Amino acid sequence: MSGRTPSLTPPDDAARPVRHPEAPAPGELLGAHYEHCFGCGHGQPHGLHLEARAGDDPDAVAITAEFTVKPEHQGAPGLAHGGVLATALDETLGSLNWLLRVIAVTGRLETDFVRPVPVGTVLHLDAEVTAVAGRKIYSTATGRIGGPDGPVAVRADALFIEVKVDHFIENGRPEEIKAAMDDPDQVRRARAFEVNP
Ligand SMILES: CCCCCCCCCCCC(=O)SCCNC(=O)CCNC(=O)[C@H](O)C(C)(C)COP(=O)(O)OP(=O)(O)OC[C@H]1O[C@@H](n2cnc3c(N)ncnc32)[C@H](O)[C@@H]1OP(=O)(O)O
Repeated sequence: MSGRTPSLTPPDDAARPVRHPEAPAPGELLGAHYEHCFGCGHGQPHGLHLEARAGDDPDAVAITAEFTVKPEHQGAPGLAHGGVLATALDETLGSLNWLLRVIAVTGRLETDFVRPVPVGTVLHLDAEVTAVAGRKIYSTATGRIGGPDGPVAVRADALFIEVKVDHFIENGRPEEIKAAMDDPDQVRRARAFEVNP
């Protein structure tokens, strides 16, 4: 068990997170935010193919997700690579933005690796936004093995920072940006988030 860095503690005047009125309904499966995302995209053969759902409690900004550890995700023989597990946590935490309907990127991710996770395991993830302060979104996640109520194998606290679509347009490699901008579905998804007041 480790202590958290101060930047992961919300300020006293932070706001309680609120689900956006047009957020996916409780239990609804969220689609991939980008086909080629290593975490959730269907176009990445070795990706995590993580599947996230809006949490059941309508009063919480929460997500559940599942990730099955494949042989291509190994670090040590027969065990998931720690960086892959951190990716699963990051992706699940990033999915919370669907419920807030903001675009945000990971600024900080602090991870505890509590138990080894064998290949073939389904990692059951839960993530929740704990507070919002301006552009800063504070969140926490756990990953359990052996079932949704099994022992915690990994956990993380994170700080996401809200950004505009321009963050990606200005920083992404031009060919992928162009391909994304040429895809009407991708543009529609991005714009829907950007108009969030
Ligand atoms: C179309 C749909 C697509 C949707 C796409 C969604 C993709 C999700 C994918 C999963 C998630 C990821 O992996 S995202 C990929 C990994 N992350 C990244 O690539 C981010 C790289 N970093 C950056 O681009 C930048 O550092 C930002 C955007 C995070 C922050 O830069 P900035 O916008 O200039 O903001 P800045 O003024 O520095 O900081 C704002 C406030 O946040 C605090 N802050 C900033 N960074 C940190 C930090 N690391 N640790 C603590 N605190 C921090 C500052 O102290 C400040 O607090 P105060 O002074 O206001 O109090």
